[in-house]
Amino acid sequence: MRILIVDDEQPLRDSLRYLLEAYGHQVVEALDIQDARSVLRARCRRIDVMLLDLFFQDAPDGLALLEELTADADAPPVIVTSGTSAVAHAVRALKLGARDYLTKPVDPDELRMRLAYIEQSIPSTHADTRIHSDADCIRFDKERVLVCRSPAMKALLRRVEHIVEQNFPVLIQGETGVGKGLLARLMHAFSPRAQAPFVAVNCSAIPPELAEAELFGHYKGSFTGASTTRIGLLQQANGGTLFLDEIGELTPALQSKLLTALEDGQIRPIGAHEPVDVDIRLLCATNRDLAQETRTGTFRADLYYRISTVALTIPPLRERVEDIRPITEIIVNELRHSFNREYATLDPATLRALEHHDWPGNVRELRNVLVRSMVEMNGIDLHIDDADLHPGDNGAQEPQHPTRDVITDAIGPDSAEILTLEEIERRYAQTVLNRLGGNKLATAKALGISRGTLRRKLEETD
Ligand SMILES: Nc1ncnc2c1ncn2[C@@H]1O[C@H](COP(=O)(O)OP(=O)(O)OP(=O)(O)O)[C@@H](O)[C@H]1O
Repeated sequence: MRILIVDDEQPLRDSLRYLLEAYGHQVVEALDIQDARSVLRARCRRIDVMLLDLFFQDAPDGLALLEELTADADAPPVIVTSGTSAVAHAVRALKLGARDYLTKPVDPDELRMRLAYIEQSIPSTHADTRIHSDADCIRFDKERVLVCRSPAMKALLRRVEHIVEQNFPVLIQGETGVGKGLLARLMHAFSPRAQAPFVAVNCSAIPPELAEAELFGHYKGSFTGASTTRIGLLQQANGGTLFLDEIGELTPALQSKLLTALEDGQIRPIGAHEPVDVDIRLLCATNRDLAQETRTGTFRADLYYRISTVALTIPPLRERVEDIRPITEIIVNELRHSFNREYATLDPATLRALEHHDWPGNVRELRNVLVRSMVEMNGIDLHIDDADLHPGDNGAQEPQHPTRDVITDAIGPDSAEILTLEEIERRYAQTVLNRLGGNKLATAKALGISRGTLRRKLEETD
């Protein structure tokens, strides 16, 4: 990227230039705000990112420039660098449109990570069809980001890079919440099928008695209750990618029907007289040991060999500690916006605690912990410690469980009153709403319901 450094202190510019060039970027320097304005006006010298120092000795402060830039749709993203870690300044800079805020002296790893994040979000003039496995994170489908800072994830992504173009099935293995679904979406996004549908099916979520009709479709009247014709999920994925999550949950009958479909490139919807051609790339995921299950007879060996032409295993989060910090930053950044808490900051002790936890639920658990602490936070610091990460370890610590804490607030610690479910829901929603400063959108998100449902719940016994 071409990066503009705006700083009036030469030693600082020199050290940043040294770092950025070592990371392969081109550097342009500006000594003050005026200088920066003229570099930005010279559009032929495209600037991808600006590193802006907020305070200059002999010039108006950098906030003025930041304000001007927010009005300009073509302005580059700005990372503010400042000698002060005062939260008020960071908040002001972010409100004025800065993409990020770094305290000086700038931590090289931090800078590299933030730049990699921005780099992935820059719309490229040519469609980026390659996975850059050397980057620390990969942005795709506009809003999705896969962090791959650890050597283990980089090695995995290098393998992925070589197989996304191919058409053979891939089996993605790994513990729950480790990112199998995200990797499947990434593989589709970088495949030649990217413009065609990506159909994700969670095999454990479909009741077995409906699974055949869901997957393969049915014709009107083909069985009692089939009042319309339904196009099955395999056919919906035609031309694109079918992602079968938790494939180990398929019944033996469906395993057999799927195998036939893969071998023939055709499916037979229920009630159909003729088979229908389907062209799909199959990606499957499992957190079970399917190889072992073929030996015990629970999973068909022939189907297993068919779907595991290539098998990828995503390592658990505890084995790639380098990813924890960037994933946390990305999630917190997203939550800041959705919870309308732009000021929320992570304290260093929290980051250390997160890096030391063993994350049995992997990234999903990390996300849940961060959402809970965002809902519960008092003040500006998102503080998470061992007690929050192991809420059940010690009976005495249990009340610190955030959800339980909200329930206690909502219905009182020793309530002997019998409440209706509606009333409990109303009080719970009201308490979360109070804790989120009356922000209905953030409350609805925290509760996993729509704003309309929240409104109805709040009004139910009003
Ligand atoms: N490397 C990563 N970078 C950023 N976010 C990630 C990463 N891996 C997982 N996530 C996020 O973690 C959450 C869980 O990921 P995902 O659903 O893909 O896991 P999974 O392995 O498919 O889970 P399950 O086994 O329960 O189906 C999602 O919100 C996903 O975006």
